[in-house]
Amino acid sequence: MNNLLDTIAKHFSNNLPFVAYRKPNKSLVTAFLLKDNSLEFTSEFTESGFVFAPYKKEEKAILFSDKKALIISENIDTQEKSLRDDIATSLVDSVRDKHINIVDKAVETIKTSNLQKVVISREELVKLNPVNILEIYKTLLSTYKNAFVYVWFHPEIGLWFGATPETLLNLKGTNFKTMSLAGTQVNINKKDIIWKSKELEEQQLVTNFIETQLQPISNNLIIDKTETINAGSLLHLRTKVSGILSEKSNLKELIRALHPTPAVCGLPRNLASNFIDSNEGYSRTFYTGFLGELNFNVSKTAIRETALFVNLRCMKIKENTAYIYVGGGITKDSIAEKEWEETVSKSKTMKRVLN
Ligand SMILES: C=C(O[C@H]1C=CC=C(C(=O)O)[C@@H]1O)C(=O)O
Repeated sequence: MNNLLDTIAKHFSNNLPFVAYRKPNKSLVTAFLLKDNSLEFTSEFTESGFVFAPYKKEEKAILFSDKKALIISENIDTQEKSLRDDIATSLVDSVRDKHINIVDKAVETIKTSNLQKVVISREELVKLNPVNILEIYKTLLSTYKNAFVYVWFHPEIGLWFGATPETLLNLKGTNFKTMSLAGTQVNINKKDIIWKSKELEEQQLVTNFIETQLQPISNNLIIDKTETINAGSLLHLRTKVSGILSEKSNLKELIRALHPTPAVCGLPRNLASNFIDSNEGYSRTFYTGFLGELNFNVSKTAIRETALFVNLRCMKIKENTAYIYVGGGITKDSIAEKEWEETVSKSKTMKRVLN
């Protein structure tokens, strides 16, 4: 029996806000439990607690203040679960056609305008048997060991789960780390992984953007070598980036410089964002936003830490329906059918843990 998991289940049945999360490759699960339903927001990112921020910076970021929450932590060692791959993907043709049409339109726009890359996403609905949030969260913990795995709830906002492979930002004192993550292929356990130029270029665009954005507000910027990483049954290209925040700069500027990266929006940012707004046809809300510890005193030492993750491979659950969010980066070389299949593969990250 896990006290922490039982406590969050009880909190959920009492309809009270909470979050439980585990950082990549760790066993410590931390939960913030709120005593009432009042909603608090942050716009300056100077408070401390847990932040849940939407994709659009004009929409409000929700703060679970550490002053108002009961915070508990527990090591939860889960047996690694092997991934089910026999997931039914019976989607109606109209869902596929709609996605393919938007991707085709994006490729056309890229070829005939200054737009270089745009991330096109969709919302997929899955009907569920009555949900047991503990079972879903436990399965996520044991299935995605190297992801940031969370369950977040507020009665006025909803219930969200995710297992994201992407760090937005880690800031300790003035030292920060971030990453450029893009390019996807299904992991078929091949020894020699070959990336096509489409994926390599797509990811390079993200790295270049991050470098350009961070240069004016940081010192000692270090861009590591690009590597392949595992995210469930998918592989991605990742380049780690680190640096020191310059004296004149602050966390808000760092967040605004990075979010939304071309891994979730596109390039140039304003053109990509306009294309998304006019064409996706649904509201992303918290998908491709970010979440995590904000100026949080993790180890009860003097140093506060910010550890934010991009809200990918996630879903919202409402009245026995899961709303799964998936997207992919489109460049001039994208093939719509392949981009569709990529979103189908990404949707399995969440479908796999549902009953
Ligand atoms: C937008 C998503 O993934 C991003 C992160 C990694 C790889 C991506 C890609 O290959 O397109 C996306 O940029 C998503 O999973 O919904």
